[in-house]
Amino acid sequence: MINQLQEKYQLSLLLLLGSVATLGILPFVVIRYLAGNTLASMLDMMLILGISALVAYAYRFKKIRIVSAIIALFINAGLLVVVIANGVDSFFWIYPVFASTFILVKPIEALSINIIASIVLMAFSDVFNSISLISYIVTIVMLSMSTFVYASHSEKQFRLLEALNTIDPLTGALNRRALNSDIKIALASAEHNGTEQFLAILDLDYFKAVNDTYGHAVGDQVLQDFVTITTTNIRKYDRLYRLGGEEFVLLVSTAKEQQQAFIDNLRTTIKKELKTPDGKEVTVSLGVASWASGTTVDTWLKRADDALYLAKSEGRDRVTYCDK
Ligand SMILES: Nc1nc2c(ncn2[C@@H]2O[C@H](COP(=O)(O)OP(=O)(O)OP(=O)(O)O)[C@@H](O)[C@H]2O)c(=O)[nH]1
Repeated sequence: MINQLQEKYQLSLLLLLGSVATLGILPFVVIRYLAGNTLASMLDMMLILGISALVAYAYRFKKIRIVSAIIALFINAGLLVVVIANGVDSFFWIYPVFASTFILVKPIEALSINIIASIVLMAFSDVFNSISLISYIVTIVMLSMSTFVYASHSEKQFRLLEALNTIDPLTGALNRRALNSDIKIALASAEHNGTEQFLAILDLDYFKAVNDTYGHAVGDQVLQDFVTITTTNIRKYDRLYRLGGEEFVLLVSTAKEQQQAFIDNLRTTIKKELKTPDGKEVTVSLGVASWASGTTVDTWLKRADDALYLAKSEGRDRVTYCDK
């Protein structure tokens, strides 16, 4: 979910960076060509074409992370070639390129790329005959540190946004928004890779009575305990979502023969472990629908919901499967 948000943001940064790089480098293609420096002019042109092609590829195929990493390596390699070829004339490109690297890849990766590029520059370029090495080190360390801090902070902000956007604040389960996004991914994976999956709607039985008898705070605690028990009894790639109230969705990828044992085991564990403060068991009813070819988001949820309705009407504390 948040990956989509982060990818959209990263894509807009890539487009911005591509435009800035083109507008920034293009005048030098002309200036260097007019000055008779055809090699430098061609190198600059290749940089523009390379960046533009990569950004277009990222936009078209949504391979944002990998393309960002390639562009980061590409502009750093380009920078080294240009500085080694042109000398001090092109040296100051190092600052925008190093700063852009932090926009393109994770802060720690950017720092590593910048350090390697600096070492190569010191080893193979003669620019430090005319530029003070100390001044270079001080300024580049300052630039790298401040962009590192900024990029790390922004990464943390994204993680926080992810939590706020996809996690139910009361129980810590994933929320309906996360479900809407993940269910589409699960459908695509089942459709394209034949992954066997099922969706279960879990609904606590007589939960209103829990609230009425023990109060809303205890009801909240029971919901939290339910999520803890469920998440410790599913595998790490299975997902639990809170639909609302005392209704949850479980999205599980497992072979069809194992579905029944898995879900029965979960129901009995919840029945055994989920209790009111005075030790009364709280049970759960489940409606299960396996993925079948042609399933859509709506039909999948509807089939599970119909099965849940049957489980409730047949007495609760049971699992009912949709066999359509
Ligand atoms: N404590 C607490 N209660 C909630 C929350 N959200 C919904 N509820 C309560 O959950 C109860 C749901 O009641 P019903 O829909 O009648 O369901 P039920 O009593 O579990 O009955 P069945 O589902 O038919 O077994 C209502 O009393 C809601 O107020 C919540 O976040 N915290």
